[in-house]
Amino acid sequence: MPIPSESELHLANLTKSFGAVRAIDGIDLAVPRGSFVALVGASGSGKSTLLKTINRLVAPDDGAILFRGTDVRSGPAPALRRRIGYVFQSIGLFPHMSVAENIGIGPRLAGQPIGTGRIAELLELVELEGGHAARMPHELSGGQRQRVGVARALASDPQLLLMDEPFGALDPVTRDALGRRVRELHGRLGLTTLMVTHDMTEALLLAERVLVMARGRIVADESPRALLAGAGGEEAQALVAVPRDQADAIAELEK
Ligand SMILES: Nc1ncnc2c1ncn2[C@@H]1O[C@H](COP(=O)(O)OP(=O)(O)OP(=O)(O)O)[C@@H](O)[C@H]1O
Repeated sequence: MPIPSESELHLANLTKSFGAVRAIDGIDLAVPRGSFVALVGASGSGKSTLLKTINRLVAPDDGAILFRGTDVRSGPAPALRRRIGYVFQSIGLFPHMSVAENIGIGPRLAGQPIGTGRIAELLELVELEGGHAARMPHELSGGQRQRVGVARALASDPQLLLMDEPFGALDPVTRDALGRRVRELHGRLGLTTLMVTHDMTEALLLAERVLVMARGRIVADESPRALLAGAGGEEAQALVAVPRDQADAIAELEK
């Protein structure tokens, strides 16, 4: 596959097995700079593994990943990870560190600690009051912790943002607000974003491109509009049917 010059990220024949399980099965993917891509699909379809290969938390068995034209394996992993913000599925804040220390951990480990001014700026980006900087993670709500997770991912001024089910444990109102905020930051900071989500509604509303994964492969790659118009095949349409049927059921109640 020719490599489009404007690709932020390019995956070629990416393959990863865990024993007999083929978690990633020969994936080819080009992600243009600035795009917001959602990855959806059943549990175990390979979404998290795909994200983890990009920042080298998982080493593929075969294939290559180019980030801005350079193989991600070509330099030290910490340098790569400073250019890639990662929001983990389970938040993953360090419980014994304050919010400020959690946010600044990446730059500090890289020998370039950030100051209180930058921490305040990052808190403001994710709409948390400056007073939260001194708190410990257990003193925050789940939504606040997740905002800290996003602030931490942004602390090194990344070019690429990887989010693994970032809003999964949140109530629907908080989830919606934080999703919109991340979408706005994506545009404002000029990021390229890949977000794993189980929620097709969230994928359709936040992303401009939706990839459906099944059995380690991308079985559909469509815009939200095309998906809603019936494109993408059986597996994609089964996922789109869920929010559509719910919307229909609610419309019925309103009659
Ligand atoms: N470290 C590992 N060791 C062994 N098997 C693994 C490992 N990581 C993932 N797998 C397996 O690889 C497959 C893909 O897992 P992955 O976590 O990528 O799926 P997923 O689509 O992200 O699932 P979920 O939506 O439940 O998070 C699964 O069968 C999983 O059990």
